[in-house]
Formats: sequence, structure tokens, C-alpha cells
Amino acid sequence: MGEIVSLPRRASPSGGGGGEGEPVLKVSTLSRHYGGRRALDGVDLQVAPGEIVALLGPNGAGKTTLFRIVEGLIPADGGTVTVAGIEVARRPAAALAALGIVFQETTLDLDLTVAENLRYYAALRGIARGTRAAAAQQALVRLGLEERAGSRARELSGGLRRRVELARALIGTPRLLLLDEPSDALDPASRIALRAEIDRLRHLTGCGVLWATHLVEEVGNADRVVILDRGRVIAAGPPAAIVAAAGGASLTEAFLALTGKGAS
Ligand SMILES: Nc1ncnc2c1ncn2[C@@H]1O[C@H](COP(=O)(O)OP(=O)(O)OP(=O)(O)O)[C@@H](O)[C@H]1O
Repeated sequence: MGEIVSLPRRASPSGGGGGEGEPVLKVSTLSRHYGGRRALDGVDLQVAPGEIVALLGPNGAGKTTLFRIVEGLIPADGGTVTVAGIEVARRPAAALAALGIVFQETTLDLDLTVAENLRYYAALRGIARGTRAAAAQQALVRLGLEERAGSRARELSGGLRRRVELARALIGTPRLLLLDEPSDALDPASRIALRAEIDRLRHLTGCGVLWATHLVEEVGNADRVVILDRGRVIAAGPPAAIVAAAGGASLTEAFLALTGKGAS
């Protein structure tokens, strides 16, 4: 186990990121057990508007548990989570309304068309009947999916399905986008395209992004990386600063030095 490396957040959005303004996600001393097993142990992290924060950790580090608490699906044992200033434990519905979520597994209805999936989600988000079609159309345009509007989700490649899910997550103008290992099932070209898309979208919408992954090569473009290991934050800061502080030549080396574990 490496020592804790804590580095300052980038002071200015230059270089592509956001990083200014009140945090859209604030996680403070969060803990959670499953029976006798400690899944999260005093986790602190923040995401600013327009900022991409990668949550990097090996399998079992606690990433999914953290996401479930932020989404209001399970309670924490201790600590607090606020989304856009709203405390999840006190006002779960309001906090959920400020979130856009892309789950690890595809959650599109494969028998519906792309446009139908988006309109259905708009209805779930409480968007008025008269404006749902416009909200779905705006989402299609944002992701360059207009020509796919009539395609059944089943006919789309994995990369295109993810783009539809991103489009869907942005309906209702969320303040924070939660991406739970979104590129796990994608081929390398689709992974690269997805990263570029998310970078573009955070500039376009100003939403913050928390991106969970166990793939070190995915996090180099993030504004900040938070490394989670066995439920604890063991390093946090811009990728280059983590590499420098851990004395590695690359983020992969730094990750190995800090966790003592292999990563893909
Ligand atoms: N429902 C559960 N019951 C008991 N233990 C659980 C449960 N869910 C997770 N755990 C344990 O909590 C720890 C954190 O798991 P979690 O799924 O949050 O990690 P993760 O970083 O998302 O891993 P992965 O990348 O494999 O999804 C692990 O030790 C896991 O075995």
C-alpha cells in the first residue's frame, strides 16, 4: 500500500477542464460496510462544474458502492453526499434530478427506437408531454445521432448504444454526469471516441463528470484523478502531479506503486 498523495486541484480551467465554481458533487468522510466488510472508509472527493474527475480503482475498490450512494440507491453508514448543493440523504428525489447517469450495463430498451428511448426517459424525468419530443431531438442533435432516430437500439453497435445513453443522460440538463465504467464493453476505437465525446459535452453543457474506471489508460485526459483502493482514497490530483508525486514514469507505474496491484 502506498502513502497518501494529496494534490491541489487545478486552479484554472485552461488546458481543457473546468474546475471552478461550487462543487456539483461533494462527498465528505463517506463510509459504508456490507456486514463485516468495509467497502468505503472515510472517502472525500469533489467535482467542480465542467470538470472531469476519474475515479480509478481496481476491482472491489468501492467505486460501485460510492456511485450507489450518490444515486440514492443505498444509504451510507457515515458521512454526507451533496449533488449541486442538495444533500442526497435528505432530499433524494431532488438530488437525483440533478444527475445524469450512464450505468455499467446497457439500460436501453432494445426493442424501442433511439427516439422512443429518449422520449420515454424524458417522460420519466417529468418533462411535460408537449416538450418531450423537443428534448429528445435536442439530445439527438447534441450527440450527432439524428440519422439514427428511427433505428431500434438492438440494431446499434456497442459504441453507438453508449452515445445514445450519453444523449439520454443529458436530458433534463443534469449538473453532474455519473459514468460507471462506461467503456468496459467497447472496442479501443469506440473508447477513444467516447472519451472525446465526453470532453466535448462537458464544455458544451458545463456539467461536471465523475468517471469510474479500472483502466489506467482511460484517465490521462481527466482534469483530476482520484485513486480508490480498498475503500480509501490513496491519491488525488491532476494525472501529471500523481505521476510526479509517486515517482513513476507513467500513470500506470504510479498506480502500481500506490496500490501494489496490477491494473489492465
Ligand atoms: N451487496 C454486497 N454485499 C456484500 N459485499 C459487497 C456488496 N457489494 C459490494 N461488496 C463488497 O464491497 C467491496 C467494494 O465493492 P464495489 O462493487 O463497490 O467495488 P468496485 O470498485 O465497484 O469493483 P468492480 O470494479 O469490481 O465493480 C468489495 O469488497 C465487494 O466484494
